[in-house]
Amino acid sequence: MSALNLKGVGHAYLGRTVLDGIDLTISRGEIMALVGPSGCGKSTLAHIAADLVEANAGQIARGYRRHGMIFQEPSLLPWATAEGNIAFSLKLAGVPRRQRAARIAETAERVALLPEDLRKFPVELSGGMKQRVAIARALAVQPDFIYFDEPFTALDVALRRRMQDLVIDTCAGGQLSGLFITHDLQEAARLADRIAVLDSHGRGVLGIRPFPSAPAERTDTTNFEWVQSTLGNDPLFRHIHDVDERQIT
Ligand SMILES: Nc1ncnc2c1ncn2[C@@H]1O[C@H](COP(=O)(O)OP(=O)(O)OP(=O)(O)O)[C@@H](O)[C@H]1O
Repeated sequence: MSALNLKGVGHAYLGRTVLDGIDLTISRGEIMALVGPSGCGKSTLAHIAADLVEANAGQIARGYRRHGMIFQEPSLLPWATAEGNIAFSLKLAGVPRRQRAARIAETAERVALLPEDLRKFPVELSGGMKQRVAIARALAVQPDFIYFDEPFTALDVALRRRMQDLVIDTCAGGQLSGLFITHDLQEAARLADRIAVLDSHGRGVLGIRPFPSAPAERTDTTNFEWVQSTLGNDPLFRHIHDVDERQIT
């Protein structure tokens, strides 16, 4: 069974159709990038797939055990410390109290959060630190699938790259699958195994392209060349830049 299988998924907000006839399959161990013009329904699709929003049509089959979510906004609980935020997600996931401290320490180390960072409240943390906490919170529950919704868009270039490296390392073992929404083809080329393009009006997946090798094996040069050649030669990707979001909403 695949990690995620969407068939004929459709959705409308207040009677306005935003998604229609979406078919998408993500294999186990695969990261699928999802791109498309602004407002075409990418976040809605991720929310439906993650069971946060109920689709109006279609079938969703989830072959994963447990998912995590990382959004552009870290959305931390303001009244809890970084540690408390991670602990809260562990509690929700049913992880016994006696195991939580070890899980927090282990995931904090993976995202390079120091013990003193863990004692701080969100208001005391920089944007990058908050996002690390959000990533740690998602990883701590040991998901086998992660929904990424433009998680690094607000970060500066250096931090963004470090966070991307973290995703590449985390996914390299093949134990994790995910859907990675991004506006940035270069980011997709760094992280994903395949890339899907959503129609500007959410009327189907226009096409899917595989990347030539596993993310950890690709270099900046090969990624850059892929983006240049794709933008120049592949009509599928021209679509993203040709659409003005005002035509959609
Ligand atoms: N809760 C909601 N109620 C009503 N309309 C909504 C709601 N959420 C999203 N929409 C509308 O649905 C459409 C798709 O929105 P969505 O956020 O899924 O697109 P997106 O492709 O993720 O956009 P972006 O790339 O700009 O983040 C947009 O027209 C948006 O205005």
